Amino acid sequence: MQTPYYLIDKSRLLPNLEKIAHLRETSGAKALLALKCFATWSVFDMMSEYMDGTTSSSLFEVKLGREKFPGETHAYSVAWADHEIDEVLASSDKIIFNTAAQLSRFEEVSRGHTRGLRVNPGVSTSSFDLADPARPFSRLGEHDPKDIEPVLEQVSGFMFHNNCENADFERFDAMLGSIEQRFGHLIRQMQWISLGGGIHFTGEGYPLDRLAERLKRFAGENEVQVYLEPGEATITKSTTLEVTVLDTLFNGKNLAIVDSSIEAHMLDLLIYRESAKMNESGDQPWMICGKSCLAGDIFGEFMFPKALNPGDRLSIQDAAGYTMVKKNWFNGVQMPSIAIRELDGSERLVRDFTYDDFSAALS
Ligand SMILES: Cc1ncc(COP(=O)(O)O)c(C=O)c1O
Ligand SMILES: NCCCCNCC[C@H](N)C(=O)O
Repeated sequence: MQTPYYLIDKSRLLPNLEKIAHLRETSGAKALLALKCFATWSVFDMMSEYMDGTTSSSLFEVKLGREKFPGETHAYSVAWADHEIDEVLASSDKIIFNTAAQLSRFEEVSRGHTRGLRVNPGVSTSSFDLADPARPFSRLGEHDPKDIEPVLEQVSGFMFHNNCENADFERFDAMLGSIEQRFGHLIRQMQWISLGGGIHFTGEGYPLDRLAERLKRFAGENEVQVYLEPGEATITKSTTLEVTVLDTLFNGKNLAIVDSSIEAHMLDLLIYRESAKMNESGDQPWMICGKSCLAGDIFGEFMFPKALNPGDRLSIQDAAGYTMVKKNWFNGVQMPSIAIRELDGSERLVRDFTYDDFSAALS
């Protein structure tokens, strides 16, 4: 297969899905895939056997969830526009408003639909200001119970999303406790509560059964159906970005230029100033660089067993989350195809991109 391409390996996706299924069974919580993180619908049939549906950030994600992922479709957006609302309602099972003002604005048109409100508990686990939903002056949800009380009758659920790459169960537990303390009297008047995404419960060593017990207790004490919205936790470590070395040079360090670009194909790493991951080891350090003209288009520095040469194939690890959904045509760099490795080991191409796609993205 011609590089670059994202390779989704179902045998590496499966363990995450099995943990999700176990959590659902033991806690009673429902799990919705957060499409903002991963929306590659060719594997939705498999995923839907282990999950309850999807949640979204926009009209188009709502429509994709409804069209491609069997199960429940939750519609959330930071702000719905007047011209979107009819289609959002037609394509969703629940609509979640970000503010009481949006709920009031669309109260009449959404009457009869299952409605929820995003609540911002003011606590988060994000160490990144950029991704911290509880950052100062956050626009993500209503934070004051006094602003929620007047619209309580109009909703049957709340969505809290305040975890971010949180692999620490104790921290999750403590934050849920503070949510109950501050909003418990309102939560108990609801039928369902989504606790959002950002809980890294599929990671190695995560105390899954303690999480299940905590969620079950939360659901029982508050008499609510709990939802989770895992993005990263669902697809972590399932996918690689397969690339080929095109050129090498030395400028104080060994540099290898590959047929991909961190800016165009793994943008999240650049935004959060993180290195890509590779499974190589050895005693030769090489800097792996993208082929765009951006000086800092660098995947990272890694150790290899031998010198790299043009034609060498490399696998960049953990390339599913916030990658394919953010890929772009910067520099006109060839967009990676998407391939799937089936459980029997066979590989198939499910999408490739051509000059016509590049041209059609502009006018
Ligand atoms: C409301 C909501 N739900 C779920 C997620 C998914 O988070 P993660 O991919 O960290 O699990 C996000 C991330 O932006 C979100 O904003
Ligand atoms: N790996 C660097 C941090 C990534 C943060 N993920 C951002 C999405 C997240 N779900 C959010 O809440 O914004």
